[in-house]
Amino acid sequence: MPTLWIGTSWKMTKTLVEGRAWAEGLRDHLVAEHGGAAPSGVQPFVIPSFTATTTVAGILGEDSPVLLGVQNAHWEDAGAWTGEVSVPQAKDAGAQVVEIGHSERREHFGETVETTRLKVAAALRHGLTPLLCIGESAEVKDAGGSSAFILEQAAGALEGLSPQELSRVVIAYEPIWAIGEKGRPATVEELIEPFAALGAEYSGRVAGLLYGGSVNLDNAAALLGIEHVTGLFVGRTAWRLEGYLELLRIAQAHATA
Ligand SMILES: O=C[C@H](O)COP(=O)(O)O
Repeated sequence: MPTLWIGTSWKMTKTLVEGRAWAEGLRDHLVAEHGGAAPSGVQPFVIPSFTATTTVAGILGEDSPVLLGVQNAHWEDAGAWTGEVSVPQAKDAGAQVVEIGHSERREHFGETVETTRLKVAAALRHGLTPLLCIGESAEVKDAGGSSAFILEQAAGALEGLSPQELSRVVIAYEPIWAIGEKGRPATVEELIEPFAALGAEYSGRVAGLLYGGSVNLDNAAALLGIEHVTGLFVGRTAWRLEGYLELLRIAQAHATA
């Protein structure tokens, strides 16, 4: 059984006070229930807003089993890129993971296959884990093109990587039609084919193949049971600490069954 990655992006939510309470609660839970380690068979990760990165890093501490990420980073190491944050800056703030290519960034902020490729390379160059998000629209799905579309997004972003570099990448399949308030939860049946396609190409070659999009406490166990799925990337359900802790319990039960 591969390690199950269970993580959340806070997207553009939480004040510092709210973020601090969430991170302290997670840290205290892991100390109380797991001796400060991760739940068996689970790799927890949290991706706050940039403003909370150092606060969360300080709360979790250097030896934390929880990986810390940023929601985006530029491909250049430094320079005149107003409003951007580089991978070395993210690393300096305590990040170990860089989220790349979320559909919200592709839709609203001009992320392209080319920029995802540059950002994956930048993360790898500085020793961080690229968390590459891919996913198709409802239109592509309705036309029967889901698997081809996501394989093309992934191939474009991962082009030219050595097997060793590829083994450090985590892929999150997040169909756009299943994400957020406007999305609807995917059924297990709908996810079998895309994960079969991703698994045939990437299973065992990357660090993780995650699912994201309206994950909740009722569907998490079934989603983890889909062949080739090795984790969940969660928004709303995990923004409440109790929801995230319950997802960790579900994953641990799955990993140790
Ligand atoms: O980054 C997380 C995904 O976009 C899923 O968000 P959601 O769980 O709120 O649908």
